[in-house]
Amino acid sequence: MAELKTISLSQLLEVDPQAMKELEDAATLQGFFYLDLRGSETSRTLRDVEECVETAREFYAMPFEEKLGYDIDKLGMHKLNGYKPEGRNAGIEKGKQDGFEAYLVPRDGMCNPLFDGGKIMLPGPLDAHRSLLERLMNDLHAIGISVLRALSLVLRIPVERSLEMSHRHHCSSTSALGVLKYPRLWAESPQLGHGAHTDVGSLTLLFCSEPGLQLLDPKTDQWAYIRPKDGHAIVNVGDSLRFLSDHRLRSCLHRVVPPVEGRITDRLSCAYFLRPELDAVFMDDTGKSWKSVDWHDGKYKMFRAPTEKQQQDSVLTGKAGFLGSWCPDKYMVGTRGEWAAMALSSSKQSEQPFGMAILATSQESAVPCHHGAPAPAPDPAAASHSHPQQQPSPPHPTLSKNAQQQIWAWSLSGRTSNLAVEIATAGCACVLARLCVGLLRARREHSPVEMLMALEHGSRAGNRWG
Ligand SMILES: O=C(O)CCC(=O)C(=O)O
Ligand SMILES: [Fe+2]
Repeated sequence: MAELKTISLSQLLEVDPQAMKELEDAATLQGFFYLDLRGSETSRTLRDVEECVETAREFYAMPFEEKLGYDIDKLGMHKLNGYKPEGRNAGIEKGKQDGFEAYLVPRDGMCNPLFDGGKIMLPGPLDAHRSLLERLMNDLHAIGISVLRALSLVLRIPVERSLEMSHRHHCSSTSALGVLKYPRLWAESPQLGHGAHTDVGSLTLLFCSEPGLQLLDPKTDQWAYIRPKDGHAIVNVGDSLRFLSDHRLRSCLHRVVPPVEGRITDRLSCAYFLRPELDAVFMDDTGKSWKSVDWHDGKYKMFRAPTEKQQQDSVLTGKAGFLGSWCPDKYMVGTRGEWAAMALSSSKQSEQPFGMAILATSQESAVPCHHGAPAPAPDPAAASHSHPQQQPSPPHPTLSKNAQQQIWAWSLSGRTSNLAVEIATAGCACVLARLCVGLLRARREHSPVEMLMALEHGSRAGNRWG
């Protein structure tokens, strides 16, 4: 399980030295962190995220042909507006395409006027909630800009080159709000997950209540699940911010894969992709100069490319020849207990039963999770001028002794069965090795020289060959 730092937005807004240091560490070493939004200023945003996800559910329930009427690859030049069906991109396993649907709503045309002053078209369910989407995008944009401001400060970037200067409020950008749906997140599904990638933009603020998201943790060089956390955004640095910060910030590899045990149906995630102005210029890892919009378009082209082409390039994952494909068995050992704990807390958060036997037996013994909705709030855009009141931290879900023992036993049984397989494999390898040595000996004994010697010396050599 990934260990990510938790940083409080209200402490960042107060330029709290400890929070600033934690932000610097998280963004430079891991590129991922939790952003605690449980202050009064951001309670509206958290509620809006939930409403946005419900709205997306209505959209996804529409007939496929109707959804395809908003095909993202046909509606605009930059793949920023519209519907992406399952299977357009390469998936997490060789030979499988991706397993998620997505609807993307661009910031330009919603919060910023388009060049012709018009607004973008939206499908019925989303159009009915246009003002919600507009407000949510404005709020998440403002939160993202606050994080950029804190990063500029902590990295001591001069004001004229500050990170915010490449994300000016009224300038066109590829920023967008996305709602993703993973209908069948399990190993046997013919289309599966979200392939390994680094994000193209500056910051991604992700909200989800189901597990499945993994990062390739730079601390351990292992894939690790990121536990969803109530009231928190999972934030990650994208390529553009890495480049704009002279490569000091890390854009970390991540992907969405099935759970260790069981199946997840209809996993929904909501992401705000904060991206630089179209004309912002930066240098990639090879020293090549890019306009932000061209880097964006190039990356999306690579998402759609066949696996062989993806593999030759470094655009998708930052590492040429590396696709970060999913290898389920490798990550089973040692993660079972952790997974059970995560699934337990996530099923408590969403109040949905999780399809695992262990949970059925331990559910009644777990302490219920806090669902605190803080008081209604003023506009978060003005948050930087106010001094938020610190809410007492809600209690985290804790496991009873009984549940802990079950999880320990679950983990132990996984390790034991694996040990048995390892011993059996070692035994087979020994037998094989002995067989080979035996064959070699026999071959040596039957070598032509020895045969000649045996013939020459007849009975003196013994009657080895009769
Ligand atoms: O759905 C998720 O949890 C992650 C999505 C993601 O990584 C992306 O859209 O860039
Ligand atoms: Fe991503």
